[in-house]
Amino acid sequence: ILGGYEAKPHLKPYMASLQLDGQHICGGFLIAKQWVLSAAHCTEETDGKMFQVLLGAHSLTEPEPHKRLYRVRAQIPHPGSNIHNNKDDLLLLQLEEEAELNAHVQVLPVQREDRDVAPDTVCEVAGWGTINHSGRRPDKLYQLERPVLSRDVCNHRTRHDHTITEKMMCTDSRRKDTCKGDSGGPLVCNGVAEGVVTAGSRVCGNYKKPAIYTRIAPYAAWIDGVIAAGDG
Ligand SMILES: NCc1cccc(Nc2n[nH]c3ncnc(Nc4cccc(O)c4)c23)c1
Repeated sequence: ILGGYEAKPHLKPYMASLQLDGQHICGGFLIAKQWVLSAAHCTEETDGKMFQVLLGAHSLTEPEPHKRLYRVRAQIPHPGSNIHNNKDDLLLLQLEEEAELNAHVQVLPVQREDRDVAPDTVCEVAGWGTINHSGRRPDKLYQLERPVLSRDVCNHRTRHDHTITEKMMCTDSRRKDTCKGDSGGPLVCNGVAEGVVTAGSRVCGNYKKPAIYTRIAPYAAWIDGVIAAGDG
């Protein structure tokens, strides 16, 4: 998160850190007791290794009550996701067991009504992604409030040049923006997850490249189908 600030500890109890060998790779969030939603692109540099999911954390390294690392039983990228574009950039992770819910571990409701969030709505995004252009990685969770940018502005040829589909949304990226390691985290508007951070052009903090999110509502049926099948 560039230009943001340290979150108040454990006020975002749905936040997940997707880790490999103890290192934070991507964000994610708890959408059901045994399921975390993140971004499919997060599996690009994992060469087949399974993530572990850290729940209940504020600091990535310090001991904290209710902080727990979960093994993952299954990682299910959306079938339409691919390395060439940002389409369908969603990843469902089934935990080895149901997460123990408590003050620091809670499920975040997701938007199921497929209607655009009004431009200028102020939403919030959080993550353990880099906090400066040199790639400094924070130990604590950071957050940022950002206004939603209309798809028309985001699709302008000097911005994302008509690559933003109706299944994506944007927020202003002037100085304050998502960055490396924030992918997979939720964009929360009025207490509901409306989007999932996608890296897009990977540029951070440049107003010409607004932050891009995969909208969740268009994928509600896919998410429900995977969870129903996975819960057997
Ligand atoms: N703002 C959109 C966004 C959301 C999520 C991730 C991203 N960026 C990145 N995702 N993956 C990356 N691998 C290497 N470098 C990256 N960006 C980077 C790193 C240092 C300085 C800088 O100005 C930009 C990214 C960008």
